[in-house]
Amino acid sequence: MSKSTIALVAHDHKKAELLAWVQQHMPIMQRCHIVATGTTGGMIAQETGLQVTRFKSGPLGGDQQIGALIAEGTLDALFFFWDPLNPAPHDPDVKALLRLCSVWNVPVACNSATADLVVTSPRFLSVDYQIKKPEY
Ligand SMILES: O=C(CO)COP(=O)(O)O
Repeated sequence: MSKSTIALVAHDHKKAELLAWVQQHMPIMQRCHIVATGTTGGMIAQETGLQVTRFKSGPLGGDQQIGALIAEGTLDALFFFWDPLNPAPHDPDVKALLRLCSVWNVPVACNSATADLVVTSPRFLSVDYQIKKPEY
């Protein structure tokens, strides 16, 4: 069975929280193929040694690159610790990424409490975990 592909993304004020969350779940992270926006991915790779496929930084199109994976059906879950207290210059991209998760029924966790529930779910941990994709 192939590894689940997950995306890790955090805005600047949330990066430390995402890193701590990743470090808490290392055995699960090691079983996943991880993709990430540029700065988030660089930080995670450097601090944890995990292999991370890095896209562009969010404001430069990274959110949209992850959105493309969703539209192509190759992303199994998104962990997006976005910042509710500071405006982002690329807010339309952020919204578009979250929207695509709803369009394609991709699990999306926007805080560590939800992220904990997703990665400890018996379904997520099963070897044949697959999203039920809507048909359009
Ligand atoms: O802005 C982001 C998501 O919207 C994250 O981008 P970086 O990981 O490059 O900081």
